[in-house]
Amino acid sequence: MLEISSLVKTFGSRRVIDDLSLFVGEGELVCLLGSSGCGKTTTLRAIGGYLLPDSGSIRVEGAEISSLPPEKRPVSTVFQSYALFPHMTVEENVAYGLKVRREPRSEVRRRTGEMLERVGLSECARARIGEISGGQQQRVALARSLVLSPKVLLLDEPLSNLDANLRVRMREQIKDIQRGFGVTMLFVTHDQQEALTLGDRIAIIRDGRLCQVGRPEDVYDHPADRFCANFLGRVNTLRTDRGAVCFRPEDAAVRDGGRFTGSVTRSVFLGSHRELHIQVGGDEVVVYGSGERNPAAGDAVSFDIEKTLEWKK
Ligand SMILES: Nc1ncnc2c1ncn2[C@@H]1O[C@H](COP(=O)(O)OP(=O)(O)OP(=O)(O)O)[C@@H](O)[C@H]1O
Repeated sequence: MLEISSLVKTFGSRRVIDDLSLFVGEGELVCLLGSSGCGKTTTLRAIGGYLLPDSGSIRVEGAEISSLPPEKRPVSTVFQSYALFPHMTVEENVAYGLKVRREPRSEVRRRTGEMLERVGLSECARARIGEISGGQQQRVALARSLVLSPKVLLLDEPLSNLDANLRVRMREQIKDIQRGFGVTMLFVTHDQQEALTLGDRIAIIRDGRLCQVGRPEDVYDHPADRFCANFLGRVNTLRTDRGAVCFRPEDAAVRDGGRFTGSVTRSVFLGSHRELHIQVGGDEVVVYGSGERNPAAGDAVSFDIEKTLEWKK
């Protein structure tokens, strides 16, 4: 559906997008994940038509769109700020794009009403943007883009203005909406949990280059390199008599008589589990303890590593 090939963008002497190629299949949700300043927004702006890349191609359903202005591209963008019109009602915001396209008035009314219904906003159709919650505003922003039936929907950190609980709920709603509409989505985020839970696939970007693309489970369990391994979650490195081993905290089990023994330096209760920092020789590792065991700082504990983490590079 969306195919980006060898995209390059430089600002001054800096290559902000460096030979980036990415494919998003029809109805697929791909999360573009990377830390601040790595080129995520620049990539989205190039696809949306708000910025001209130096070279490379952007195709939707096989057709090159690079030379089209934003409004002629079969893509729509949901911005971080939502960019809603505060003086308009929810309904007017959703209808806006259809009116700009000069759709017949009856058609605008029908499609707007249908869209508000589908995203659960009918009841606040007449409310002004300032009168609805952050989560509702988020849905208005989505509805406003979806009503235009784009082939590809681009989302730039759309949940970053919401509090932690709402973010989690909105993730589920976005996933439901995406499945319900079967829309192809490229979702930009710097949040690992968001990418892991939302994406059919994740594309990890670093300094304008993709370092790994794959299903969340595959990328998490089989990272391409140390950077990807660390970026998706905590990695412990423990030197043993057979060389260093790397593992994630959840892949070790605290048990009596375990192969490794160390002294707890920190024991942090996190509700669902306890995070134990354990000094083993010259290395400090973090493992998750179960609810029944409550070791405190200074206690000796044993554990086994049940799964190790390896990468090729
Ligand atoms: N118009 C511009 N002119 C010059 N430099 C720019 C411009 N737009 C972006 N940059 C630079 O390009 C780099 C990548 O920016 P970009 O906004 O794509 O990063 P990002 O990954 O989206 O980061 P964030 O998560 O912080 O939004 C940054 O160093 C930024 O300062």
